[in-house]
Amino acid sequence: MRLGLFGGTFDPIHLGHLILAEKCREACRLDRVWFVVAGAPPHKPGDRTTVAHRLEMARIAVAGHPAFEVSEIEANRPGPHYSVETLEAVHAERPNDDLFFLIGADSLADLPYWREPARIAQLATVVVVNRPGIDLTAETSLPDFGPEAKPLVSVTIPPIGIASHDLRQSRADGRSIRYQVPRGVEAYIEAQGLYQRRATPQQ
Ligand SMILES: Nc1ncnc2c1ncn2[C@@H]1O[C@H](COP(=O)(O)OP(=O)(O)OP(=O)(O)O)[C@@H](O)[C@H]1O
Ligand SMILES: O=C(O)c1ccc[n+]([C@@H]2O[C@H](COP(=O)([O-])O)[C@@H](O)[C@H]2O)c1
Repeated sequence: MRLGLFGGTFDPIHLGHLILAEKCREACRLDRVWFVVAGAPPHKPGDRTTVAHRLEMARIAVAGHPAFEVSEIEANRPGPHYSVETLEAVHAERPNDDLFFLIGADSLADLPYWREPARIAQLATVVVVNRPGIDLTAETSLPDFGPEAKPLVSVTIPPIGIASHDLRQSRADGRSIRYQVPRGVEAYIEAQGLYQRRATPQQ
């Protein structure tokens, strides 16, 4: 099958992620898209919302989509998690599947500095999606991973100016995040009290 892997910290998952995945599913005729929730992203150390919360929000967000599912492949392994290792593991388990690795334009800019980027581009077709503020038209912004690499695919979506860090900041400031995350995710965030500013301890 044609299997899309979409990795992210998803802290929290938002409509930008969902629109990216849906547009890639359609453009690349993917049978399934796995939302691979990063347990311990190599580049984002420090305090994170627990992986249990991030998995649950992702599950709420994809519920009801027949082709979307949440993968615990990284969440359940001790980190840090490198995408090349995740792709190697999926390839070893499903050697006949055609793998697609979905990323936003900001991640593509970082990809050359990831662990074994050329191997990533051999194991999967890298599918890059535009993101506001990142210029993909410059020749230099498209990395070349050598002759063994599968050609990069570019998918254009309506630019979505939503980012998880803005949502976390909005919550901390007491501002609304409605319509930027699915309603069920918003309700979960409220019920669990996520991203609220901690009361500063009295001196
Ligand atoms: N609005 C968006 N448009 C296009 N791609 C996006 C968008 N938001 C996230 N992505 C892509 O989704 C993947 C996972 O993103 P991630 O979970 O880090 O969300 P984020 O919004 O970038 O988070 P943060 O603001 O905390 O860095 C990355 O490849 C990223 O480029
Ligand atoms: O493998 C790496 O070296 C690597 C370095 C940075 C990011 N990644 C992956 O890229 C995906 C998107 O990361 P992020 O921070 O935008 O959520 C997520 O699956 C990360 O695990 C992977």
